[in-house]
Amino acid sequence: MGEPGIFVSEMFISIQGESSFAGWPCVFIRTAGCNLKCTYCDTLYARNGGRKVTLRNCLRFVEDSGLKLVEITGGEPLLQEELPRLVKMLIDREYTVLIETNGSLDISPIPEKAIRIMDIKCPSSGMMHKNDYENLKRLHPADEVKFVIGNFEDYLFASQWARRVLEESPVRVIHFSPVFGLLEPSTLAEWILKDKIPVRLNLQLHKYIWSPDAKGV
Ligand SMILES: C[S@@+](CC[C@H](N)C(=O)[O-])C[C@H]1O[C@@H](n2cnc3c(N)ncnc32)[C@H](O)[C@@H]1O
Ligand SMILES: Nc1nc2[nH]cc(C(=O)O)c2c(=O)[nH]1
Ligand code: SF4
Ligand SMILES: [Mg+2]
Repeated sequence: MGEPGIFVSEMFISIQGESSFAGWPCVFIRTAGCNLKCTYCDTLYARNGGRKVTLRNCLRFVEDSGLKLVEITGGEPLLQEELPRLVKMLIDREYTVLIETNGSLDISPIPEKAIRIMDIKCPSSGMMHKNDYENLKRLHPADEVKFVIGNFEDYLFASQWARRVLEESPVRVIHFSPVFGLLEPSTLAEWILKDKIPVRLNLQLHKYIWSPDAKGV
């Protein structure tokens, strides 16, 4: 028992590399543990290990950063029982809180004012069967949906689902992101432009600023 906490792989400050918030200085909390194993995952190290950090110490790290933008990612943040409590603590202190989640778990426990950045997993991830499409009804207008695309089959899947997201959820921002090092951004750009599909091409900015394998950025 003891003080409430979450399992953390790393905490760091960086330039936000993804989503509509790309480019902003951001403080990151990366939780440890994941219920999926995507073929392309660039953060497999966060699936194992981790240390328990009290909510109080998470908050202290965020406060000491001097930044107002916080991202909680993983691993899979929704596996942490105390996540909603941590998010509420941050929201109550007027932080902008982004939660990156894999789309396989019920997102409703996340406090309303947080911004969910939810993946819908495509075929080449090997994890498509884990998508919980009920989450489409649980999204809020400020949330964002992301498809990580490794090949043309993924693109066709993502473009069909992007239309359904726009029809069945209040979300208006949809990202298409190429699997880094596998699908050329220019190829994905061509497909998007040919179909004139209303999505944003999302490149992982931090992998262009620093080494693509660097941890803690
Ligand atoms: C590491 S995951 C952590 C959060 C959560 N588990 C999820 O999958 O959304 C953060 C984001 O990075 C994306 N990602 C992981 N590996 C990637 C890669 N090699 N290229 C592009 N995006 C990647 C994931 O799809 C997800 O959108
Ligand atoms: N700079 C930076 N931006 C990010 N945005 C989402 C990330 C993630 O791993 O979820 C990430 C990350 O790992 N680094
Ligand atoms: S769900 Fe996220 S953290 Fe887990 S394996 Fe997939 S990309 Fe990696
Ligand atoms: Mg990352």
